[in-house]
Amino acid sequence: MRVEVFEDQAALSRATAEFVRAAALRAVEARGEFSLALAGGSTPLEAYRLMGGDPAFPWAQTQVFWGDERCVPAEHPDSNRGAALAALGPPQALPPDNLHPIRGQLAPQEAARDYEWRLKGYFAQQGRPEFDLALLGLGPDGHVASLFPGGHGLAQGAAWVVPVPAPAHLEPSVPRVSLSLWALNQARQILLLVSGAAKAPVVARLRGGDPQMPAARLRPQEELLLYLDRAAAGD
Ligand SMILES: O=C1O[C@H](COP(=O)(O)O)[C@@H](O)[C@H](O)[C@H]1O
Repeated sequence: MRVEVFEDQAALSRATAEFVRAAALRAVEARGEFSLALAGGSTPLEAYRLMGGDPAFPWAQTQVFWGDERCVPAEHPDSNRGAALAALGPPQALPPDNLHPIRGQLAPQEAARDYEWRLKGYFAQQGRPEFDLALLGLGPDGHVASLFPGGHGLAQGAAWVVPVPAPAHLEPSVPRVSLSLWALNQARQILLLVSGAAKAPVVARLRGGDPQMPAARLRPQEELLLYLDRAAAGD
């Protein structure tokens, strides 16, 4: 795992937006297209704002997916899809057909089946969800996407996407839909973003390799990066 520490959340967001743009340009040059799985939650939103306003970002060649969703309508303040799209801004250069949201308005089982079916269509040639890049946040309990410690989606199995019952230990306590750990690990690169002093204890556990934490079990195909601000790094 490559770790980089930035001065503050603003610097972390700038570095993230630059990293994603570079990954996108590389993928487009190599394969003609860039497949990106977005993180939910609040940490990546400033980076999304920067990416959305970046004239050099190859949006027309970018296919946008999500790592997880809360089962609420897209207009709900807890919707990962709604928050990310609001931050990216009007999708000037992003054709609507390039958006592949998890349909959080559906019941979890149905939304998981629907998303897995669409992913299997998009990645039909590869036979696995080989995202060029998956962005992830880190929860205070070590969860990534909606994969909670000891919860659904962690076992080695056939599912690409899993329905997840509402977590009782954190907000928003609503059912979720998530890529499985196996599916996340098919990505070429994973960039894990963590900001703020409240996350310093969980970051320390992650860096210590605590196997109880889903985040400690990320093994993408090419590279795992951890971007922290100084507060999250415990500096
Ligand atoms: O519930 C979730 O939490 C994590 C972490 O969110 P953050 O607000 O602390 O950055 C997020 O990565 C995940 O997508 C989301 O559903």
